[in-house]
Amino acid sequence: MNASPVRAEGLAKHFGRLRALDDCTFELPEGSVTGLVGPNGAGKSTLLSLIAGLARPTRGEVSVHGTPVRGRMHPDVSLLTQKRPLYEQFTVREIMRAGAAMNDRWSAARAFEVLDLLAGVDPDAKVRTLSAGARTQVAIAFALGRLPKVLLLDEPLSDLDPLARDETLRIVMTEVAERGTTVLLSSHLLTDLGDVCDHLLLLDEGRVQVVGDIDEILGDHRVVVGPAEVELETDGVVVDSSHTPRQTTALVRGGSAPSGWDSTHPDLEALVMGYLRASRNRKLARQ
Ligand SMILES: Nc1ncnc2c1ncn2[C@@H]1O[C@H](COP(=O)(O)OP(=O)(O)OP(=O)(O)O)[C@@H](O)[C@H]1O
Repeated sequence: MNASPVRAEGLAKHFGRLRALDDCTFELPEGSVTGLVGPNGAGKSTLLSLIAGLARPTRGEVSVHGTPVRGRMHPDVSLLTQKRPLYEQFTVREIMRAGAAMNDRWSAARAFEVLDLLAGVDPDAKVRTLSAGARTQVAIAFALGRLPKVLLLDEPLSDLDPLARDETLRIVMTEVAERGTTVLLSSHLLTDLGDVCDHLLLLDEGRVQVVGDIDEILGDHRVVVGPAEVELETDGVVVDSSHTPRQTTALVRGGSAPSGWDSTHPDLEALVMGYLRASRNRKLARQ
């Protein structure tokens, strides 16, 4: 059996007393597109940088196709960081030429093929003249020029207008369909995630809350609605609940549908929002 493209076991990263990541264990299946979600500060960027080898774990291990990463950039991994570090004085074409010098495995043809698909990026423009969205697209072309087997994208959609977002997601989907690349993509844009992701990894306060196939996760949760005066009795775990004078609405994980309550499976947005609300309420309760 092939080793999993990304496997984390007991992975932790602490900054002094702050546990940015703690005891994270999961695997990403080959050719999957996983949405990495969680509130601000949940540890998403920290996790991506550990997988890419830009930082060393405090404890535990992450491996890529069976090779432990341990703070060294893995040749099969491309990471698009939130900062999009590109040389300001270079033209786009020069950036792509630099890719050949910086990477053992590099395909200028692939990088330019991606650029061609992204309308509005002039290869002879200097990076400093580009909009934030165009820089993101150049950085994605650069990341794909490395012919990665694992593509890590940290908020790739945040600077993009809806059209550019659509173009970029299409490129990611084509990459997965044609090359079987495994993608881990962090974003706060839940609708876009729902369009492209088949797996979900939800972090909160550095810990994995939910991980797995999205359809299975949604099937394992229910949104139940009942009258405010009746107490919810369930054999599942109540993730989040909210009340109006008339009714109670709750997100429940596992268990059977409570009798006398309306019960439906959530969509991805409702599921993630439920976990985000629960996280915020836990933090407020601690203050
Ligand atoms: N180099 C560092 N030194 C100290 N603390 C850090 C460092 N990098 C991250 N942190 C802290 O670790 C926690 C997790 O940060 P991280 O950037 O991974 O979260 P995130 O989920 O990506 O957040 P966002 O959605 O806002 O981008 C935060 O509390 C952050 O302040």
